[in-house]
Amino acid sequence: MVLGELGSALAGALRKLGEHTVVDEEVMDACLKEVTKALLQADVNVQYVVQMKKNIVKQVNIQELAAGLNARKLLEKAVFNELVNMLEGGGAEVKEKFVPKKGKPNVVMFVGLQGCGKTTTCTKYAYHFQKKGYKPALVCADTFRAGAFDQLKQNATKARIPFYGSYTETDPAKIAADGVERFKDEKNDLIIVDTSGRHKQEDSLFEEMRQVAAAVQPDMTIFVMDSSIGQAAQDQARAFKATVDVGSVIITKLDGHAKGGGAISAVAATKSPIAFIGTGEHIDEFEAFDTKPFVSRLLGLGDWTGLIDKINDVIPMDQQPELMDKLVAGQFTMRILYEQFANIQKMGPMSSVMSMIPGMDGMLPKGQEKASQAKIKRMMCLMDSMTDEELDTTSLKILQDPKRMERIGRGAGRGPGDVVELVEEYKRMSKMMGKMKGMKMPKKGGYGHSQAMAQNMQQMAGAIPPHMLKQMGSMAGLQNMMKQLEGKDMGKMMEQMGGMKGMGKMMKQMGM
Ligand SMILES: Nc1nc2c(ncn2[C@@H]2O[C@H](COP(=O)(O)OP(=O)(O)OP(=O)(O)O)[C@@H](O)[C@H]2O)c(=O)[nH]1
Repeated sequence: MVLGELGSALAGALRKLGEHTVVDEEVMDACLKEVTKALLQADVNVQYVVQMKKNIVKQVNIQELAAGLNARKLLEKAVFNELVNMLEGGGAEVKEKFVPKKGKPNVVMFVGLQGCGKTTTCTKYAYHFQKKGYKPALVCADTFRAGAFDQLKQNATKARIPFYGSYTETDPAKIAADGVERFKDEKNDLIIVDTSGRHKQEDSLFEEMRQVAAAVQPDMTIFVMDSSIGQAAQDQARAFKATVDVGSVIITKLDGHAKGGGAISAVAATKSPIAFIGTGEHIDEFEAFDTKPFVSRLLGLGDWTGLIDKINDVIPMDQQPELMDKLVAGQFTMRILYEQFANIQKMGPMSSVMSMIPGMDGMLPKGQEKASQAKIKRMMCLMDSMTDEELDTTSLKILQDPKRMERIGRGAGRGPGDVVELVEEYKRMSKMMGKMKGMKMPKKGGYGHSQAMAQNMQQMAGAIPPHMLKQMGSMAGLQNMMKQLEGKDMGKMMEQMGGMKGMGKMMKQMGM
């Protein structure tokens, strides 16, 4: 989880408060001191921290605490509100989030200093929207850095996104205009223009940026900011904002180091929302940023809505009932196992998934993620050499037939031990999934059956490894999730929980 150290320090301070039976001024002061220290250590601007502390004190009335109210909850809420407030631009008016309109040629220009991760982020952005059904295209208007076009070309080719650039043209505004025109003709609905980043010659960078903007008339200008520069981001953000019409911010490199607070608080200077954050070099290490769920994860309170959205991204809603029907009918096959593995891979790094579950952030030991992924790959490779009959059967007689097992192993270039491992895995999963047989499914248009819902909750709790469930606050944690999702269609939700249940089991199987 990004800013993990800040999060655990804050959560730790709040947890300590819960240990006191009586919360007086002294206890509260000590807690606030720790909260302040954590924020300063994470490089959050000192002015914000001072203001934040004042606001928290205002919100948490010590007399009320003495009256026996849950001090931890009250303070947690105040800290939550203040962090949200800071990330949303200190209460100032912040622009609405930009969502490209489908079917129209949306032009998005990326700006930022050299090395901030702009080119990488352009591809991540394109890939994100491609998964959502857009037709993105990339234009390289960076004529300053030798190799910039090759880098974009390579990234774009990998993600199968059309691109445009030139090795000979030296005028970035011309390349940008030509590229945008070409992709408008080709009916691409998200045209992303990557511009040059520079270190020192900032005046010429800004002039060039102006020219490119004038040439392509972007619908949105995204400022990419490297979080590792800390509070220096503040001046940078102001300078960019003063030159071009920055409407969104993407913060990169929020993985791996604790001091993300500087950059995050600097965003307030742009009066623009953070649209996404980059959490690694890989194309899917990119997350849409929503302040409240982010802060919730930061404080170790989880982000159920984000998790469910992620599951929806991976298993489209219309395919979930089909999967559930098969499971309820007790037809767990190798093909379903394969699909589940593919879904896990699509969900991206398991550590980022875990951070959406309350209390689970940072629980995944280093190295285990890699080992699990290798195991999944190995098993999928074996399944690739299975026949349709083997993939669609539930008969162990077929799956454990020695001749077939030998052939499958040979076909995948694997030894017999690996095939045995796969079949054992299938047997374990099949047994577990068998528990879903006969599970009461919600009727279309709503759940409306509290007894069945309670039963499913129990089943779901049973699917989550006990140590994880404990971290989540046991059944209360699950119920909390329901509360957070109040107002959503319960029928849909239970279908989603089917997906989650599958995930929970899978994680258990993978030793997580
Ligand atoms: N760890 C991490 N690395 C990142 C992230 N985003 C980008 N990078 C890395 O940062 C380095 C610079 O990224 P580029 O995309 O080349 O930067 P740029 O801003 O386009 O650079 P110029 O074209 O010179 O302006 C590369 O090594 C990227 O892999 C991120 O979110 N996390």
